[in-house]
Amino acid sequence: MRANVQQPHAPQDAQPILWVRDLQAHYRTSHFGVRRGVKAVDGVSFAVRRGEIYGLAGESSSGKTTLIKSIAGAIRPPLEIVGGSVEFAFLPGYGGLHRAPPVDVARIRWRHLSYIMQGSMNVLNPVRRVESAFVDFAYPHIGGSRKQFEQQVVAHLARVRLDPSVLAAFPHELSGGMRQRATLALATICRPDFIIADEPTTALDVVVQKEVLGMIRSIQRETGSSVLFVTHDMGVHAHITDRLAIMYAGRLVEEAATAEIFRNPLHPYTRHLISSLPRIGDDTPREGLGGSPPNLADPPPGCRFHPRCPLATEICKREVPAMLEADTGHRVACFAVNQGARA
Ligand SMILES: Nc1ncnc2c1ncn2[C@@H]1O[C@H](COP(=O)(O)OP(=O)(O)OP(=O)(O)O)[C@@H](O)[C@H]1O
Repeated sequence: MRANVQQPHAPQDAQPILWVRDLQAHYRTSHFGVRRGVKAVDGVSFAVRRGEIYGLAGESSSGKTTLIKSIAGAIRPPLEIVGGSVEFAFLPGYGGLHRAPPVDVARIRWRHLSYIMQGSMNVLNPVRRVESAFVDFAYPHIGGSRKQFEQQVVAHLARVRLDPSVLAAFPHELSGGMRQRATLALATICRPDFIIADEPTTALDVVVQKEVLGMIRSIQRETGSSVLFVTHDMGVHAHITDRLAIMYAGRLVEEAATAEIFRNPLHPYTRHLISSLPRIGDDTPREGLGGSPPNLADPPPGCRFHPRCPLATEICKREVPAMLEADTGHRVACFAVNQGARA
């Protein structure tokens, strides 16, 4: 697929709504008396602005889900936050949802922060009708009479082209695309400030995927919500995100406006991701990246990409490259790129 990159929609100078600062989230396990730590997220910093769709890309096991769990406050053993902080503008002062009192978390969920996950079954209870999810999650925030609430739900379902009859259905009675549109309606009906979208279209076929992406885009423009959109699929990022961060082995390696990442990728790993995208009419064989992603229980020292990097030098084996601004709004963590870059 040729990447048809969207022009950024969000204002470039909008204020942040989420700050992630030097976040470290590790899995600590113990098997047969041997303690093991997996450094799944290791020193990640970024900010998401109001009204933008911020993309997070990275291959399997790069730490995307762990990062989302940490941001959403879904911290259960063996996952631990061992350093850094996560702060939403609508819930300041705690350094992470996992540290906030449950009453405050309940207050912001769905109203300020909502989710669209890959398996819509995560949100839609398989043994309850779709209507009950709206009543349980959205009604406490929207209030009013049940009649008014129902009218609002029906009007909102129409935005995602769903018939009111889906409310009486059980999730398994709907197609995957209908379930995902119902989840999208649920996630947006309270007009939340922030939506976490984790591989929301990965399980859908290409036609339905395009339709759901278009709906996410148009509802997001209407509500002005910010979206953290996570997927390994660079084609999807090109289609929907305003800015994009690339994750490799638990760390961010590059961040810029999505159009800039596709036009001018700087990190050798990002270059590989972009150059391996198929292009219509281009039969040139794609060169694979040698080696395999590191084991995060025992990652290589220095830059975690150095064993696979064509530009690696001695310093890359010893020191961790900082994310520096190589150009305005374009950050990259690479010694080869960053000579003379700004902190
Ligand atoms: N419960 C767990 N216990 C120990 N290690 C874990 C656990 N869950 C994930 N990991 C490890 O953490 C690292 C990051 O995994 P994570 O699921 O966050 O990556 P991901 O980028 O979301 O991958 P995918 O796209 O396949 O979901 C991997 O090395 C993984 O093996």
